[in-house]
Amino acid sequence: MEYSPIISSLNVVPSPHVKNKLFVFCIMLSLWVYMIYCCVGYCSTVPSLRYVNRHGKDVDGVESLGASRDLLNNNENDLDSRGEEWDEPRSEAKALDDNALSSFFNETKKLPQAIIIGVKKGGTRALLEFLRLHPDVRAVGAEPHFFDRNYDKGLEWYRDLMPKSLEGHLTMEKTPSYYVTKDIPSRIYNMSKDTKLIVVVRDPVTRAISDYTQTRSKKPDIPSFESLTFKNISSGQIDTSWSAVQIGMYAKHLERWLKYFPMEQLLFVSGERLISDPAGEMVRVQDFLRLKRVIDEKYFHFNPAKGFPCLKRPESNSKPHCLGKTKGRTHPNIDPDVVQKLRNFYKPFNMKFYEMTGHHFGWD
Ligand SMILES: Nc1ncnc2c1ncn2[C@@H]1O[C@H](COP(=O)(O)OS(=O)(=O)O)[C@@H](OP(=O)(O)O)[C@H]1O
Repeated sequence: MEYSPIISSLNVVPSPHVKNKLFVFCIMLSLWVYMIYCCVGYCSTVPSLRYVNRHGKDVDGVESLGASRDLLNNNENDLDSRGEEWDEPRSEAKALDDNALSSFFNETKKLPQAIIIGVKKGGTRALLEFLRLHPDVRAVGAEPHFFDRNYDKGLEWYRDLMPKSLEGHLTMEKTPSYYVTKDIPSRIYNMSKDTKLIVVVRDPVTRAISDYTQTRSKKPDIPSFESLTFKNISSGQIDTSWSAVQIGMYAKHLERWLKYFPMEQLLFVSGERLISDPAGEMVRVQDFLRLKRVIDEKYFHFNPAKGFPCLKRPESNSKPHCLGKTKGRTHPNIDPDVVQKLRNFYKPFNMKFYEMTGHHFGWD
């Protein structure tokens, strides 16, 4: 019988027992090589069903969530609700890797432990995309609108929308309408009373104008901002039934959340600082979520043409990626008198909000 030159040079003839062991060892070695090969994604011929297409939309049905509503009531199926990606090639490649890795490591889908609940036009997309670069965060890109529009579908439906994750990963989603919708605090509480809640807030006057700008971009014929702001222009009474106005009464909405959650479970992120000092604001967010401080100044590059921070991956030489055209729209000029009236209207709500949160946001 012939064996390897090493064995023969040693003049050792293996016993049948050793031969069996060698045989098992070879099989194990091939299996390990194959598994490592799969881990890097090469043995996966079928792409993951949940991946983000080149336009940054989740492709597995999330896009169809939420019916379109009256644009004037600002309940529209926002473009943003379908999600947006900063780095397209990364998303597809990552999805393939994720698929192979998840079966290898037995990843599971978890209900979110943290949710960005608002506010609309506060900067929620930017925050979610910043967080998605964190290695311990798994977040769904599209807005699930589970607690407001899809609650009857049940928690298993919701869980199934979430990306797969490992023990120790934090699962997240963002749906900005939650903060101002009546039944949501109790519904989230019933899912888990430990859910961490993040609210990105912005000067309510600028927020209202941003909200209006978005609506007008889809319905150019809507009445002017000035006429929608007042119940009756001559009386100067603000129309609090207009959602663009109502959303900015942050203190009023917060009262509802505090009936279910202690203040320590809510984090208020400044939409203004998310633009002027994203790394600083991310320290607060990562600490609140008990994540390692990974996302720091190395991840941001201020783009003067866009007027916003864009994201870069410190380990790569690729160009920084900015959010899409629907973020950072040019706002129309609004009559300064109307802006002042709105400022006066919001002042007591802002003061109350600063007092409740213990944080002065500097809008007044
Ligand atoms: N980094 C970066 N890039 C682009 N835009 C940024 C960024 N950070 C915050 N913002 C501000 O985010 C505003 C949109 O807020 P949201 O993402 O919460 O909008 S939405 O409710 O999801 O539609 C958007 O509002 P507008 O400027 O009115 O378009 C931006 O001002």
